[in-house]
Parts: sequence; structure tokens; C-alpha cells
Amino acid sequence: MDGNRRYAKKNNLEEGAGHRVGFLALMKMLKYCYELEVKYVTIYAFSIDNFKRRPEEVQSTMQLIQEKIEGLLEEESIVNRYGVRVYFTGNLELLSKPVKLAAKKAMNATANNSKAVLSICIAYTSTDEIVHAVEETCNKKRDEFRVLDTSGAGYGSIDVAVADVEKHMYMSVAPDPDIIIRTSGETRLSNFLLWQSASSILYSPGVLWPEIGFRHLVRVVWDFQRNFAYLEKKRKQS
Ligand SMILES: CC(C)=CCC/C(C)=C/CC/C(C)=C/COP(=O)(O)OP(=O)(O)O
Repeated sequence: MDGNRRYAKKNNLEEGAGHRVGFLALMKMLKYCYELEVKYVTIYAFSIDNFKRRPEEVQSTMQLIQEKIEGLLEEESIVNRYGVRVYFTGNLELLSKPVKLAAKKAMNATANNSKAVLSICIAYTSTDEIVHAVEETCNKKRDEFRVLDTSGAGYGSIDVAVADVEKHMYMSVAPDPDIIIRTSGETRLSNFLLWQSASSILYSPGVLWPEIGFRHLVRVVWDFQRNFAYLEKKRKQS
């Protein structure tokens, strides 16, 4: 969701207002996705690098995020209207207690929703996710090995498969994305889903996030559908 602050500047608004309009754009885009029956949507709400912003900015963005997470639980929210299960994926230990609590409450409250899945990447970077998953995998393998190794000969080498690591990814709650949309004409992934995006197509409309609309979504879905058969063939060959 790139470009909220630039949108605020462009329209002579306060910085925080850019994020508020950005949130409205997010709700609008989610509605379009669910109407088009896109089952999995993942959003990059706040990266670990975003914590390096000015402390007042981090605090006000986090306050907004907390307020909006709590709003997701209202009866008329998009999450409840479309039966969406919400996951917060990231290093949640880096969040303040109230934000962490709000996130956990939202995950519990939507746990029985099954029509779609919304993963909200918060306190997330892909490299952190990979390191965390590798660490968890090694710990698990070591424990399994300990149980099996009665010889006392030590560990030797332990095999690790791609699927072992994937099981421990925060994003194991959703399949790899077909499409990644990053606004503002930026084509960098900025540490978002690096592992999962090996076969994704990247679409980068030149508008700021709050300016995104239905036409951008339709265009990329249309493009994806046209190329789907070709992409599937390529995937199977590789
Ligand atoms: C519950 C929930 C999902 C809340 C989401 C709230 C929300 C819209 C957060 C966006 C925060 C963010 C860092 C946006 C990127 O724009 P930027 O600040 O990098 O803007 P710039 O590219 O113009 O600098």
C-alpha cells in the first residue's frame, strides 16, 4: 500500500490523513476482491523497517492500526459481511501489548469464518520470516533427532526439505500469491513475500495507494487470466 504519505502531501492533508484515506482504499479493494471471489488476500500493513520512522509517526500509525483492527470485529465490517478469516502474520512480539491483543482477538473472533482469508502482514519482513522459519525448523529437527539418537554419537548432518521450512513460515496460512500489486509505480518488493513470490506476477500501477480503484484490479486480474494457461505450463516445466 505504497504512497499514503505522498497522497497526504499532494492533497495538503496531515500525514495521518493519508493513512486514513489509505485504509478506506483498502476496504474498497477488499470488497472488490471478495465480490470477484478472490479467496486469499495478503496486505503489507507495516514492515519491521517501518519501525525506524519517526517515533511519533510510528505511534500514530500503530494507533490507527489498532483502531482499525478493532473495527474489523464490528458486525457490519467487511470481514463479517464476507465471512473472512483474519490472520496477522509477522513478528507479533515486536508489537505493543494493546496492538498484539487486538490482533489476537481478531484472529480468535474470525477463526470460524471460512469463505476467504485475509492475511495482514504486520511487523513483517520476508527475511525475518525466513530466518524465523529456519530457526523453528532446526529446533524441531534437533528435538526429533534427540529422540531418535540413542547411540550418543551426536547429530551428524540433518536433512532439511523446502517443505519443512515452509511449514514454519508465518505465511503458511495462505498459498503463494498469483499476483502482487504495489502502487506508486514502484517495482521493488521491499522485503515482502520474497520466498512466496517465485512465480507471482508483479503489477505496479502508477497511482498512489489511496488512488487505486476497480479499474486497476480488473486490469491485473484480466491480464493474469489471459496468461494463466501459459504460466501454468511454465510452472510445470520448471
Ligand atoms: C488494520 C489495518 C490493516 C490497518 C492498515 C492501516 C494502514 C492503511 C496502514 C498503512 C501503513 C503504511 C506504512 C503505508 C505505506 O505508505 P507510506 O507511509 O510508505 O507512504 P509513502 O510511500 O508515501 O511514504
